[in-house]
Amino acid sequence: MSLVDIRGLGVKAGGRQILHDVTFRMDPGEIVTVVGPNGSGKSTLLRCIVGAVRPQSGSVKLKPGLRIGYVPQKLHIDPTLPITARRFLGLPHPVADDAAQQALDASGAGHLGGHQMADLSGGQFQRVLLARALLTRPDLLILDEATQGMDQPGSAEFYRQIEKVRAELGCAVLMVSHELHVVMAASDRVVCLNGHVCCEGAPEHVASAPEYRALFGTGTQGALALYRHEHTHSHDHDHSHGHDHAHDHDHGHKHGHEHAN
Ligand SMILES: Nc1ncnc2c1ncn2[C@@H]1O[C@H](COP(=O)(O)OP(=O)(O)OP(=O)(O)O)[C@@H](O)[C@H]1O
Repeated sequence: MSLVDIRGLGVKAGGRQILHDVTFRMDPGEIVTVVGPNGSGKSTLLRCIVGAVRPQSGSVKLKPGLRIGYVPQKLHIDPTLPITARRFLGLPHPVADDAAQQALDASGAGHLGGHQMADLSGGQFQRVLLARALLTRPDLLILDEATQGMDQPGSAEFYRQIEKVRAELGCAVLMVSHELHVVMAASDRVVCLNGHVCCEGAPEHVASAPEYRALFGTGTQGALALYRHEHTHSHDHDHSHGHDHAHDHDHGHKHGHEHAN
């Protein structure tokens, strides 16, 4: 059974039709990225899934008992408030030490538990937010532009972590991003949204679709090459996670042969 089954979704807000006739499905374990220009309704679609927005038309069906983990775009924490990453994970609900450590480990933040939240870099901070979203052992992880403010290598590194999370925990992942060229290698499927679904499919298919090019142009090949190049070599210099290689077979077919020069 699908995790999410949305049909004919229509959302109006502020007298405007924000989404119309959106049909969207997510299956267990897949990584889906929603791309689209500013104001195209990406966040609204996610908010319909988490139940924060009520559609005017269509249906949103979630698998009964579906557990969702949510990583927001940004979370503001008062920089004068002293709080470690470990304590942050225990808010508002206390978490056992081993569960907290497991979530941090899975997020590539295993060493950050004792660090002050205010001292973390953008990428480290988002990893702690990711750890918090994993505490509920979600079937579906939702990320709303979780790499905003990171540079491209930082974003690419973050998305690689998301792939590891999927491989280790088996959850499906739904993300919104402006950076198709950075996320596409980490995605099984890309949905291009502009009030409605313009085009969708495998990342390469969407990147070359006329609808996508009309919205985003074609000037992203360099960044895509950068991502692939780094991805192919990432395991060579990352010795901190002994389990990396166990999952190479899951994704090797996607990346192993794609050396960019
Ligand atoms: N509650 C609301 N009331 C009025 N307008 C709204 C409301 N929620 C969203 N909108 C408008 O709907 C449009 C789509 O918003 P949404 O946040 O879903 O877009 P987005 O694709 O996520 O944009 P961005 O890339 O800028 O984050 C925007 O023009 C926004 O101003």
